[in-house]
Amino acid sequence: MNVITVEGLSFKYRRAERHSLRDISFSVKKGELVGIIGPSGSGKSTLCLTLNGIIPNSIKGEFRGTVIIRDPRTGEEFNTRETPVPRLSTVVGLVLQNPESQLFNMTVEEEIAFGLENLGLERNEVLRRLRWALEVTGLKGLEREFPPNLSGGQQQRLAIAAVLAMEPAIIVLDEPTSQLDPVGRKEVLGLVSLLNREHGITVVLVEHHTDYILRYADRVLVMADGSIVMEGKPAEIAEEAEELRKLGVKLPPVLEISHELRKRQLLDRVVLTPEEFPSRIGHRAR
Ligand SMILES: Nc1ncnc2c1ncn2[C@@H]1O[C@H](COP(=O)(O)OP(=O)(O)OP(=O)(O)O)[C@@H](O)[C@H]1O
Repeated sequence: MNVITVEGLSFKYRRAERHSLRDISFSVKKGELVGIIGPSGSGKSTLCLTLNGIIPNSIKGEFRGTVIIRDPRTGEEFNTRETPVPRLSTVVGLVLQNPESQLFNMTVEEEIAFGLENLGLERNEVLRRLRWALEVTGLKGLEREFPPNLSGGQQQRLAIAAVLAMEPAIIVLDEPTSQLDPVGRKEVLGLVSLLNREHGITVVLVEHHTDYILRYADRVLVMADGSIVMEGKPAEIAEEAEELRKLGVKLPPVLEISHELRKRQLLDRVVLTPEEFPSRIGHRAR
């Protein structure tokens, strides 16, 4: 079942000279983790903003095509152009790059409960969701903390907790680790994998740490100049190192090394994770 169906999507910001998205079509199936990579300015953030309706409902411009979101739990379909953003937020949650820009309450607890108050939920339901969001994101025990006092990784997990409390079926994350150190990055990406694998949440993840995308994504979309220029499984995308380099996508060391080893006929195929090296090299030598 497709939970996201994008067809012929083009978008130009008001006063911009060029289109930021050009005739984009793709779909995402329930339970998939789809990674989006591409050079700076290729339209990844703009695409994220179209998936929960911020574009074109709040950020206006020249919008063509359709974005249809289906709630897999009820089967209901929403055309983002015709659905208010708060309604879409209960199906598609959006997490942005910079956690600080999303946090404005005095405590962790208030931050998570904030969005729930507008849903008109009963007190018990608010508490149930609050406890669940704290538990899943590993923030239990920090309920009364002042969000700016948390580490970068904790702040981003809090931003994710606030989105999760809305119980979305789909989460879209736009470079959620770009402001984080390696420890924070690991915390956040570990949480994203957990939400996808254990909680069945469909994930669309923009991440410039391509190694993570190659390791965990079911499918990868590569964007350049407002278009999707490549789409495939991580192993297929990994074969296109030359093309990716030309587009300006930074390749992870594991890919650089494995392409080099294959050129020297020390590997039979490109590997996606460092752990695979010993078995593949051994395999060749035997
Ligand atoms: N609010 C805006 N008004 C006008 N043009 C914009 C606006 N936001 C982005 N753009 C332009 O749209 C294009 C795509 O930008 P976008 O931020 O979506 O790319 P990106 O791939 O997410 O880049 P990055 O990796 O640097 O975040 C760029 O040319 C950018 O300058």
